[in-house]
Amino acid sequence: MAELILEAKDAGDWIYRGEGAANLILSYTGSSPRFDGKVLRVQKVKKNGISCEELSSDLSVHECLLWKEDCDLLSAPTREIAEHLYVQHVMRPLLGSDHVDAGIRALVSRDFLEALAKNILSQRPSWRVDDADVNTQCDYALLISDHSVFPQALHDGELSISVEIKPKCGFLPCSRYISEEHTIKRSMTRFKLHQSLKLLRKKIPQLSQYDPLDMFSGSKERILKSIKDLFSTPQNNFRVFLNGSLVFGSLGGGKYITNVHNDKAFEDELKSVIEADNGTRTTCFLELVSEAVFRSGLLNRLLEVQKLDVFDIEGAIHAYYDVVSQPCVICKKLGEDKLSGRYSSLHSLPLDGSLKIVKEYLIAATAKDLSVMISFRTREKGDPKSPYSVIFHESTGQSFDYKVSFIDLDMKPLEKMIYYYELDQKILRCYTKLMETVKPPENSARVEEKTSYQEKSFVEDEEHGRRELIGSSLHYTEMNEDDYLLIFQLMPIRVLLFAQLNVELKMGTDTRQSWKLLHHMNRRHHIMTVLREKTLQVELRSCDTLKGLGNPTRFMQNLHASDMVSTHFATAKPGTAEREYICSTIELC
Ligand SMILES: O=P(O)(O)O[C@@H]1[C@@H](OP(=O)(O)O)[C@H](OP(=O)(O)O)[C@H](O)[C@H](OP(=O)(O)O)[C@H]1OP(=O)(O)O
Ligand SMILES: Nc1ncnc2c1ncn2[C@@H]1O[C@H](COP(=O)(O)OP(=O)(O)OP(=O)(O)O)[C@@H](O)[C@H]1O
Repeated sequence: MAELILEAKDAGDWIYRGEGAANLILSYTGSSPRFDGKVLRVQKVKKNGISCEELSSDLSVHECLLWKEDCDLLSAPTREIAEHLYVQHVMRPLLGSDHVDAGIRALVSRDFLEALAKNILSQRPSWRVDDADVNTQCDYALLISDHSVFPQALHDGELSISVEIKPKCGFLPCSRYISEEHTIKRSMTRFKLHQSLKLLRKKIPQLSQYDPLDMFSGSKERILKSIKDLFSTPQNNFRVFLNGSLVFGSLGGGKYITNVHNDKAFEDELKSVIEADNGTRTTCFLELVSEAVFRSGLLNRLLEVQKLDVFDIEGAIHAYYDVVSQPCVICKKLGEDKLSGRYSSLHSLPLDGSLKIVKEYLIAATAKDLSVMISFRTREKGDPKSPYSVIFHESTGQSFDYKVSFIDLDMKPLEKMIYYYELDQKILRCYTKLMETVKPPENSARVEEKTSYQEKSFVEDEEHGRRELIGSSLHYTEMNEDDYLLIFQLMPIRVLLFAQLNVELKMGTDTRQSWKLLHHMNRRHHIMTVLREKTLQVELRSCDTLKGLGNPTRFMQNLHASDMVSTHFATAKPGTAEREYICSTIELC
């Protein structure tokens, strides 16, 4: 095949599809058959600070050491080519050649990239524009199959619907190198832990309900739950495309607030694909997706690759310092003796042992960050010809062809190991600090007992508990708005409600009055707050008792979307409906 070259005159044929932190994706709108059904993946360059790609245009000496057994990588004249070979020769065999398209390189002129950058500027999310530009220094871009459609689908007028799932890390680490103060890592996923830091940094507006452990569980029910959770809080982990156009989720990731996320609009979009009654199509679609995840079994394969990270970053970082032949900064910081301390077994490994740990850590990092695309198209009854797997969807009586592909299999630069370690520390610091802040005071063992993680009611009529909670409230008043927001999102409902009252306190409401209200409401069982397996649930025992609250339906809706209550309130401005709702609650007292 003659080498593909894209020049300035071609730029108008490519339109914005989406982007991640490192690449822009464009769809083809021209008429050349060689680009049909393809997307173009173009590298970006950070505007401020040094992106890892910028560190060097070739593999570093130590990266060459790392990938020496994957010889093809070393022969690559540039980092871009090495990265392409990494997908072909490292990730593809691990994940299955049927599910990975490494793409082909197309030569791109600087004029092409400049024209492209200009054309798509207005469609890119502004925070992505602030963060990075098209890298006009690149010679190549990648032409990859457009996984959101079936080949030829657009020509035949056939519809295809696809979901993109970024499942993140699906296992709990059990490395012995995880420090004691980070034990939480053994019982809560990195994804969940990371949410609090993201919330604090305002990268997300609310906590995700998604738990990767459900997605990777292998259980049909839990997979369905995870898909529903993703649908409720898609962040950058869930998108839906109809014939390649986004119909649910947010483009470009990031702030994740999008007008596309509208349940009614989505239900309407599904009309052309799902033959079911109004109001039931979304459920049918989510069932279809979870069935495909379950049947394909591909997440099991992905999980195995993720589990190449055996030592966790708290272990692998020590191997990293040996690979780059530098004194171990972490041992120094922790006051550990490199040769006789806690990490001596890692530091006494031969170089090949250290290389293996780091290499596998980086492969696992790719596997923890990739996305899965699943595309569906309806299959006509009795059509035996399709080369794709088929799912029969019982509730609609429809059959669907489906295919599953992995995207975004980028090689992670060796230099990123330090960043990984630091980010891990930050995530844990943020989470631990938060938990310490909201922990009831030492002498409140009885309160603690009543609110253990399984299933407990919020408040019972006990003077003791009440006083203790009031005590801790004084502590909360020292916190700023971000801290409140975090508490609202993270804490069991007992603290959640209490924290709301605290914010009222900050705004001038008397603590005792606030407390009395809560106490009064709970004692009379007007509301009952329950924590079930980390899910906040609020039940209203009797609507009659809510008369004083203005609009009971609204009140109930707000409470039922329990995490919304916190978000609304935490961000509520004086004069807004949310604020009024809280105030009317307070007035009841
Ligand atoms: O560290 P994480 O888990 O936040 O993952 C980063 C992703 O953030 P996420 O949490 O998925 O929103 C991040 O995604 P967003 O930019 O947030 O959409 C990138 O995928 C980043 O990879 P790279 O720097 O482009 O190679 C990812 O970095 P890696 O850790 O995969 O290197
Ligand atoms: N082959 C493909 N077919 C269809 N859509 C794609 C394809 N590759 C990427 N996309 C879309 O473009 C988006 C960005 O692509 P990609 O994930 O490769 O970018 P990235 O910068 O490498 O991401 P990250 O932030 O994870 O590093 C994806 O989220 C997906 O919606």
